[in-house]
Amino acid sequence: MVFQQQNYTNTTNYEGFNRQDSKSFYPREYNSLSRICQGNDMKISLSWNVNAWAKVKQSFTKSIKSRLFSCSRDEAYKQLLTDVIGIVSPGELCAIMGASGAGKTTLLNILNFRNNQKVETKASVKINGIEANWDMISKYSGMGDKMKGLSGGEKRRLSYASEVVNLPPLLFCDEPTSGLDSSMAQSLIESMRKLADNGKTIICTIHQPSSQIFKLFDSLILLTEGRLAYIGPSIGYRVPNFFNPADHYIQTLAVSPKNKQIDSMRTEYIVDRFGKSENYARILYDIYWTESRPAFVEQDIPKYSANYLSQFGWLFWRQLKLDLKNPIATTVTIVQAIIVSIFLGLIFFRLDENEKGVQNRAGALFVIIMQSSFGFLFAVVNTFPSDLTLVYRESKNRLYSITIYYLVKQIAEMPKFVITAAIFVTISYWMIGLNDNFGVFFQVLLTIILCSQVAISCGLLLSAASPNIEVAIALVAPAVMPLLIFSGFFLNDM
Ligand SMILES: Nc1ncnc2c1ncn2[C@@H]1O[C@H](COP(=O)(O)OP(=O)(O)OP(=O)(O)O)[C@@H](O)[C@H]1O
Repeated sequence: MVFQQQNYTNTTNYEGFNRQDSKSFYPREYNSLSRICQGNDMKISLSWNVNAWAKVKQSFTKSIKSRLFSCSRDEAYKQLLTDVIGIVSPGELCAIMGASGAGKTTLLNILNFRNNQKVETKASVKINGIEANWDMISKYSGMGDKMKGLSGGEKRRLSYASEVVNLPPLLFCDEPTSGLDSSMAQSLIESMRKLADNGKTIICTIHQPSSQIFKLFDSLILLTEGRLAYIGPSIGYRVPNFFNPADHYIQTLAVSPKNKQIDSMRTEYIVDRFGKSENYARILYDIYWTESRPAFVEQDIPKYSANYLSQFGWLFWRQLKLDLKNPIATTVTIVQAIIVSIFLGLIFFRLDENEKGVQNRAGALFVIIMQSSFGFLFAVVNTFPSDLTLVYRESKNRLYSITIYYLVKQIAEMPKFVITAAIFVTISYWMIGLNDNFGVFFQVLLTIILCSQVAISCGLLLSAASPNIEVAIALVAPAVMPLLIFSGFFLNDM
């Protein structure tokens, strides 16, 4: 037998067995329930029992057959997870491991209610013995993502930092170390270790951790072909000399297409044997113990970790920094306004005060309005789609409210657009020679600035209603066209 279970017979008193080398794994009676919900320092025990299926594409004839003769569920569904039970306590750092395709990500997604809708589940996930739902999980947890895009290390660490900045009592991480070099991976898991030592409950999937990283974990869940091969302390099994334990477990549980039959027999044997083991019985007992004494789950944690004023302050600061880092966008807007206004001024230069001049004034005013409204509308229409992922993640992590984010966007961009509109109007107004009275000039200036603000709001509305930049830009024309058609139109009796 590849996995030799260590003998725990000296410590199998279920009322208070102990594991000397772990401060957090046993006994749950002391480390879990007694520490739950003390003040704001929320402690979470997560327990579960999960089955999951995915629809598999059938061949045409099979599909017709199953429709006609209502075949059993097994023929149309592949079982991804089978009776996977588990429990993770406060202060525990738990690794989910297994060969590729073993079901790690599927399990993690079901536990944090981010399940792919194509996967059907029959699952019970409980927080401190109370049936959990999406609201509860998102309130108490941080959910680390696989980061894509920029070069690995810093991006991934930033992602991790943004998830843990609020110190959620429950943290899910999907492959937090992949793409990191060994020293970065080590420091990331060490920081998780520290969080766990402060009472947080952390579950993560991990691929091929080094021996040093592996020993930072308290507990281990091993999956093979969607079934539970082991759950328990991370040092529960003997490993051959000079072997990395993680590599050994994964190799032992892997089912290769070449030796599918033999590998499957071996893994089934391991799973069956684990199902009859003392360790499995302990886990069942732990789950039973925790779930039969549901603990009060503190529901009234504040909606946001900072007050509205500081949310506003920090978001404003970030927006300013972003604008300063990217001065080209502002420069282009201002230079464009100068060029268009000079061009307009040259065409309509110093209009005469006669009949033609009146008609040309109407034309010039139309172009001024067009440029200072639709120009700005186009400038802001990509605002939200480009920020969507970041804003969604940050607001979900209770960093700030969407309303404050929107206000900041409006207010931080306002000076830029006010200055641009003012430059445009000043140059074109005096070149065209509309009216030499300064009072009239300021009235026109104020009107145009207000007009540009309305256009910006319309642009932001289109932007917020669009799932991506392409849709946002495509929506501008149908939204603007009716306004253009009605401009300068008077009803007969007016
Ligand atoms: N929506 C789905 N439809 C069909 N099969 C699916 C679906 N989602 C997952 N699977 C299958 O379920 C199994 C487990 O997938 P999962 O992504 O959980 O594995 P994993 O252990 O995380 O693998 P890896 O380490 O390669 O990321 C795989 O065989 C996968 O093909």
